[in-house]
Amino acid sequence: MTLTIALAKGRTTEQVLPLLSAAGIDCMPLQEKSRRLLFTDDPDFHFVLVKAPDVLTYLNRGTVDIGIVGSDILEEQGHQQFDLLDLRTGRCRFILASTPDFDPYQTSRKRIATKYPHIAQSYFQTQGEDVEMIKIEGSVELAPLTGMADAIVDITETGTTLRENHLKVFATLTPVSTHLVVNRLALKQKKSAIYQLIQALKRVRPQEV
Ligand SMILES: Nc1ncnc2c1ncn2[C@@H]1O[C@H](COP(=O)(O)OP(=O)(O)OP(=O)(O)O)[C@@H](O)[C@H]1O
Ligand SMILES: O=P(O)(O)OC[C@H]1O[C@H](OP(=O)(O)OP(=O)(O)O)[C@H](O)[C@@H]1O
Repeated sequence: MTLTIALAKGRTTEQVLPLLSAAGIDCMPLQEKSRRLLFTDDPDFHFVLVKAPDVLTYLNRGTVDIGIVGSDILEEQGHQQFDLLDLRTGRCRFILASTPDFDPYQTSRKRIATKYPHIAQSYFQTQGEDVEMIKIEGSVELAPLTGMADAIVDITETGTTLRENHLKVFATLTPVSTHLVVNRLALKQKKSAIYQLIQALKRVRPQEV
């Protein structure tokens, strides 16, 4: 029985391939530097490489059985599938950051720039605050530096980008890591193959922190 897996391209895939290899899956073709997107060499595991926000689209449509993607994306997009395993890679966290002169208690409505408007909105809702959301696609740190926004909600890992742009963390929101999500129907039809894969990955994923 073949399991078809969508992997989020970029950092997520880079960090997950060693885990899949350690779990006994032949990832050699995926490790080669190329522009290939579909890998069907192994009869047991087929892979597709997609942009992170597209992983759930493939999963929701049943085109793939399993998606491997950051919890940031899962939280932002919301979904009805089974989030079955925290792979404990791709660890980072959401933060609220801005220039050091930012006043978290400013009386005017805050302008918040982010790649994650739903996550940012729900954070400010829990704070009982109505903010203006500015959705941007990247280089988020630039928004408060240029005066376009009062603050940002973004991901940080090493803190380098914040430091090099002289931004300060004002609040730490939720932690992020890579998760394995399973299509509901696939879980019924391919239960034993999916649980075997999960067990193998559980044995090789990093320790809990
Ligand atoms: N330091 C980090 N910054 C951003 N994402 C990280 C970081 N560390 C791990 N991640 C995870 O990696 C994913 C993003 O990977 P990556 O930056 O390669 O993709 P991307 O943002 O789509 O890149 P690009 O837009 O440059 O193609 C996130 O969804 C998150 O789960
Ligand atoms: O704390 P650090 O280790 O410095 O990582 C954080 C940076 O990484 C991500 O950006 P990404 O590299 O995805 O680039 P982007 O600006 O194009 O989104 C994130 O949006 C931060 O800018």
